[in-house]
Formats: sequence, C-alpha cells, structure tokens
Amino acid sequence: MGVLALVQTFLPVSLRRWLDRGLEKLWDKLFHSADPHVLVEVEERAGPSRNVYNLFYRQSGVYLSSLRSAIDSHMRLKVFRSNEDSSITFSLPDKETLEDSFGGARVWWTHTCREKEGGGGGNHIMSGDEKRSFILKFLKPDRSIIIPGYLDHISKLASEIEHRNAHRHLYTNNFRGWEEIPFNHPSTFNTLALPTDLANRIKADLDAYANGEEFYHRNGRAWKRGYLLYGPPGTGKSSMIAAIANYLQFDIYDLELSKVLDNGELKSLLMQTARKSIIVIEDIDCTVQLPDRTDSSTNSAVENDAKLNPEANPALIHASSRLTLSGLLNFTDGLWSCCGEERIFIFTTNHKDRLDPALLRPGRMDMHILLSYCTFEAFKKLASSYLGIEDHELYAEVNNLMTHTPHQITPAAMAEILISNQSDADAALKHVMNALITLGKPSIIKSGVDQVANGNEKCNGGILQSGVIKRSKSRRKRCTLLILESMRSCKVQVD
Ligand SMILES: Nc1ncnc2c1ncn2[C@@H]1O[C@H](COP(=O)(O)OP(=O)(O)OP(=O)(O)O)[C@@H](O)[C@H]1O
Ligand SMILES: [Mg+2]
Repeated sequence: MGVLALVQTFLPVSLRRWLDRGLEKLWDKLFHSADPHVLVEVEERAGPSRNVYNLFYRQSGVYLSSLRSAIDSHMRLKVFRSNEDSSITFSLPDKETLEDSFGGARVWWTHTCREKEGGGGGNHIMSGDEKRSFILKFLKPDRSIIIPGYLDHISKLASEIEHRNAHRHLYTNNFRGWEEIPFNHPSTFNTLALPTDLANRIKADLDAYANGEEFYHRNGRAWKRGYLLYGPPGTGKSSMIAAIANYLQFDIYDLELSKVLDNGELKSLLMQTARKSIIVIEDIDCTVQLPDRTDSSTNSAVENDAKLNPEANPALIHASSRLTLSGLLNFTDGLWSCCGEERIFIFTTNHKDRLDPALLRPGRMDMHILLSYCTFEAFKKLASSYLGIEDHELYAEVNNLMTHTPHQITPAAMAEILISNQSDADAALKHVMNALITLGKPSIIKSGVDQVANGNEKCNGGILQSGVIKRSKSRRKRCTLLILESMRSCKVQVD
C-alpha cells in the first residue's frame, strides 16, 4: 500500500483518478459481492455537469422528515423553521441512519455530504462544493418491493406533504393577467354556521371529487366540478368559498369578469390557472351583461376605444364586449375547460333566477347550494363560537321568535350582534331577540291577527308591536300586541 501511494504521487492527476477508480472496483468485487444489500444513491444533483436538480432527493428529505421514527428514535436531529412557516421541520444529520419499512421489507437511509472532486480547496467547504446524497439500503430479495413501489410511495407522500404545507394563494385578474397574494382566510366548515346535513353533503361531494381522478378519466370527463352558491347578501357565500379552499387546500383564482376584454383573454387566463385551484366568479348576475349565444352584434368603434384604454374606460368595455355567454360556457364545460385539471368552478349570486339556464345545467354547475337566513341551529353554532355558550335560559325564547320570523335575519347580521356583545351573553341574546322582533314585525302581527280573527285575544309567543290589521274584507281594525315581561305570553288588544 505504501509503495502504491508513493507511485501515485508521481502520476498525473487524470491517471491517478483512473487508478483510484480501478482500485475501488477491485475492492468492491473482492469484498462486497458477499454483501446481501442493495445500495441506491439519491444524489442532490444529477446530469453530466451536475446541474440538474434531482426532485427525488428533495422528496426523500420531505418523506424522511415526516417519519415519526425520525423524531422519536434519534439523539441527533436537525431542526428547521422558515420565516413564513410556523411548523418545524426535522431532518437527518449526516451519517445518521434511519430505518423504515414498506410492504414487509426493511430499509435503511443515510444522508452523506462529501466534498466534490476538484471543488472546495482550503479549510472552508462552500455549499456549492458539496455533494449531497441519500443512500438507501435494503436486502437484495426485497428489490422488487422497493423498486419502483417504495420509491413511488415516497414521491406520492412527499407531494402530498409539500402541498399540505405550501402556502395558499389568492389570485385576482387585472388587465395584465393574474396577480397573487397569500391566502390566509380562516373560514372553515367548523366556523361556518350551516345546517349539519348541508355541511356534510358538501364535504362528501368535495371528498368524492378530490378522490375521483380515476373515476372522471374512466368516464371520459374532465376532472372538475362546479358549484353555484346562491342566497341573500350576508348568508356566507364568500365564506363558504374560503372554507372549501381550506378544506381541499386549493388556491383561489377570483375571476373579475368586468376586467376581461374578450373570450380570447378569458381563455388565456384560464390556461394560466394551476391544478388544485378554485376558479371563482362572484355575483355572476351583476358583474357584466353577457351577450347570449345568438347575439353577435358588436360595436367595433366603442370596442376598439375600450381596448386601447381599458383602465380609463371600464364601463365601456362590456357595452361592446366580445366576452360572450358562449365563451363563459366553454370555459366551464367545453373544450377549454380541459386545459387544466383538478379544478373547481364556483359562481355566486344573490339572484339565481336571473341566470341563463345554460349556465346552471349539471356539468357546469353540478351542485346548487342555497345559503339562507339564520336558523336556530345556525344561531346556536354562532353563539357557541362567539359567546362560548352551548345553552342559555333565553334559548327557548329565541327559538320561539325564530319560528315566528323565519327568513329574516342573516348569519352576517346575527354574527355582528354576537360579536359586539361577546363579553355579556345575556345582553347579546336580548339584542338578538330585539332584532328578531323588529325584523319579524309583519309575521308577528299576522300571527296576532289570526288569533284575533279566531276570537282569541290572548296568544303565546306574541311581541309588543302594533299595526293596522285587516280583520275582514269590510272592516279595518287596529290592534296592539302587548308582550308580557317574560315574553312567554301576550295579549292582543283590539282598539
Ligand atoms: N353561515 C355563516 N356562518 C358564519 N359566519 C357567517 C355565515 N354567513 C355569513 N357569515 C359572516 O358574515 C360575514 C359576511 O359573509 P359573506 O361575505 O360570506 O356573505 P355573502 O353571502 O358572500 O354576502 P354577499 O352576497 O353580500 O357577497 C362574514 O364576516 C362571515 O363571517
Ligand atoms: Mg360575498
């Protein structure tokens, strides 16, 4: 060995390397052929000049740091937390070995970091001069389990983890394309006050969609789903979109139709959207007037003017727009809709009846979801969130009032009352009752009128209100409903 080392010092570098490699191979042949293991090296960089980043290297790191055993069984760990992320990431220090198993096979992982040939120099190793890799070791008989099964499993799991940890984005279009901002909306299905069966139905539909890639493809359908959220203002349509995005971990593309010049631009915007995203058009009934499929008239002078200076002429644009209903229909369920996959379309409106039926048909809007006024169940959910109470002696009264005044108070208005009285549950509930009384005037009076008409001047659940009533076709009567302190009963006075 000593003589060999001495000879090597007189050889040129290239010859020395060639000799080293030959000796290494000889060593392997002599001693490693009896080794029952297979070694797989996952290098950080690959390619002839090591300039291609190996995605599988990153995925291996992500996968290994997710293994519970990495945290539990190691005395030495590397810890990382970035500026943007609150979660902590663990990784393997060099030369530490971590054991894993897959399909009955045991595997061992080690991370190595070596100085690159010809790189570095001096005592300080620059990161660019390091050659980092994972070494995966397993027994030879397990080769068919590991390759490709285990490797595919790692890629799949790592992609899911990376997607879960990635920051969501909210994109909005302007005249230059999409602009993005971080999306941190806290709305979830737990924070939304919805009838339980509705929430479960929506979640089941989302789950079926998210796990349905194979099903959609087998049946020759683009992997997409459309939801129409409709209902009065303040009933949670926008909050529901945020909850769906958080549930599926999807980005949101908030498409502002008033800023889209024509079908060509619509198509181009669509093609720029990524997988795992929700494309939203809010208030579809009032954003723009879309010429329908039979209307081909356009005013080119106005149109050109608007196109030349769109920001100065936003109002003009859609008077002359070449953005048509057929464009939008193709966008949601035509050839263009397949330009990207794994996407959800959500349209919202306060007036479903104003929408073209073609837009609403299944395949475009697969599920029509009515978000409506606050029910007693929704009220209890909001009270639990904002006041921290599950029950209260006034609940029966609130329930009674809500039964007399259905369809009157929106979840937004209810939430507002509860938030502004969150430190005093009694006061909050009295405010809620007052609001219900004020809003429910017509139906409470009607209930009083019915009682009077039936000759019953005392009725339960009445509220202090007054108004002119029509007792019969010929006679107008004025009645006053007097509420008693407890609100449990009231008297109807006929003046
Ligand atoms: N079902 C609900 N559960 C909990 N909070 C709700 C609900 N509905 C509305 N809110 C609250 O009311 C506010 C307004 O809700 P949101 O913007 O989602 O209503 P919207 O239906 O989109 O209204 P608009 O039709 O005017 O756009 C939000 O702050 C939200 O937290
Ligand atoms: Mg909204």
